[in-house]
Amino acid sequence: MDAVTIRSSCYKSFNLSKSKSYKYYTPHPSLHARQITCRSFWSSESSDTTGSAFPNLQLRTPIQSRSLAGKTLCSAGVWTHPISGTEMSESHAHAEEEKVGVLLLNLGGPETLNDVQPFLYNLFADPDIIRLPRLFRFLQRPLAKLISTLRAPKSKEGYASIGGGSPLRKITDEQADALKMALEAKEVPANVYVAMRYWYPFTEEAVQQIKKDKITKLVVLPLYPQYSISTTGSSVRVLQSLFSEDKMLSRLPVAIIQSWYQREGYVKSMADLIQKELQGFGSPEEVMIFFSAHGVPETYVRDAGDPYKDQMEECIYLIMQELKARGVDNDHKLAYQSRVGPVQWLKPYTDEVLVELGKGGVKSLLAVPVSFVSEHIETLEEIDMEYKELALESGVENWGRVPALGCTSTFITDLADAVIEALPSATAMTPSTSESERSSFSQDPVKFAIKVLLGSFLAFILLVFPSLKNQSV
Ligand SMILES: C=CC1=C(C)c2cc3[nH]c(cc4nc(cc5[nH]c(cc1n2)c(C)c5CCC(=O)O)C(CCC(=O)O)=C4C)c(C)c3C=C
Ligand SMILES: [Fe+2]
Repeated sequence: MDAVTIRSSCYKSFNLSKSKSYKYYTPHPSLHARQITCRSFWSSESSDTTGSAFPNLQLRTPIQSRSLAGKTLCSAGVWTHPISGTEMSESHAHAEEEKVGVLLLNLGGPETLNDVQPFLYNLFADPDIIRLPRLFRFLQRPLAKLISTLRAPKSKEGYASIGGGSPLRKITDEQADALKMALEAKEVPANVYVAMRYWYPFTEEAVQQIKKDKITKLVVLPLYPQYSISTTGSSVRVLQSLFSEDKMLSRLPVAIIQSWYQREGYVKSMADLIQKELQGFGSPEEVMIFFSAHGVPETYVRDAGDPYKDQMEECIYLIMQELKARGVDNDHKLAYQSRVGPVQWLKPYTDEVLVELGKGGVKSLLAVPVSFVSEHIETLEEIDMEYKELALESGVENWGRVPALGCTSTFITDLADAVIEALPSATAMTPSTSESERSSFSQDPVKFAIKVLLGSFLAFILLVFPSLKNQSV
């Protein structure tokens, strides 16, 4: 077995600082302490409390390929299965017939107002979004039906205000085309597929197409820079289940890029966008750079080991370091938006911080969405309309917003590099772990069940009576 169990507090050991060949940055100095959460997350020895679809998977980066004897490895990279020597030589033997596929994972969004309720149903029926203990899983679908029906009118209003539907499919298709071209330019011809989690084109459709096209090597690239159980984790779980059911797909070599917020190309592209928007202000140096990330419930991070918060903080650190290196020394702040229901979500909350900043005398503010690389309802409606109004009411006088990366060429080129770097580590998926292994409440079932039940009950009540909430998606 080649691959080594992952230990994610690795950066110091490998000194990944601006490595030319692999383009990773040195992370936040305080990351070492915070990696404890990530450590149990990645370690295949631990019981998987993350909802990860691939608890048996191990991480392999280009660095690891060079130094597999090392005990500490880098968390920035690609999930693969351990490769046996035979698999290695087999894949080399067929190299000339290789047909590369890239599968882009995304959330999906309703294209018309009629799609809103069924889209919400799909979202709430996802056990990685509403996490019920196994004993209560039979309630998942009825609960999803109820919550989606109750929530649909409010969501429809939001989608109506941005033109009657989500732009996500169109933008993701454009990103797929751009990535295909970037790969071609690098002499790596590939088919690029789009797999949405909650709307068309669904993951199942994309996977069928991959099969039809007889792809021989697949790179899975989530369009979420940071990993969360609720986003990349959920999509990968679906993929894993589809692949394990199919004889041909279960043998297909696959590399999964689990997060890429730390890539130099992404960090620089974000810094470019921020620098450009700052120039639009009268006094750019006085502008507060305000990063707003999509939130997740706190329990994901605290109890289930979701690395999302750590990765988000590291991401902001890297972007600010890059800006500093360019002489941009503005103040900055990170907050979390789009919370749903009464449970605690990651703090601080965007709406509360905006009010504090405005009242505290901040006059110029540049909002930077960081958890997603396309425009969507939460940038176009929540940030551009709701948060802007709130900030202006609270005393902010000059408001700006950085656009999502979309098809920015430096960004797409870097994604192409990420795909190319991941290709050599593609290996066949092995049968997954059982449901019980990935179950979050296996550690403390009673406590977890009580928490989730209470949370779900409260969420349900507040979704029935939305006026009780401070803020929702
Ligand atoms: C990194 C990004 C995202 C995380 C993390 C995430 C977690 C998460 N989301 C919900 C509930 C909803 N999300 C909704 C829309 C939505 N969510 C994201 C991204 C993340 N979600 C995007 C990009 C979108 C918009 C898609 C589009 O149509 O453009 C919605 C629906 C919107 C609405 O009702 O107004 C809900 C609901 C939860 C509960 C959650 C973590 C547990
Ligand atoms: Fe969401």
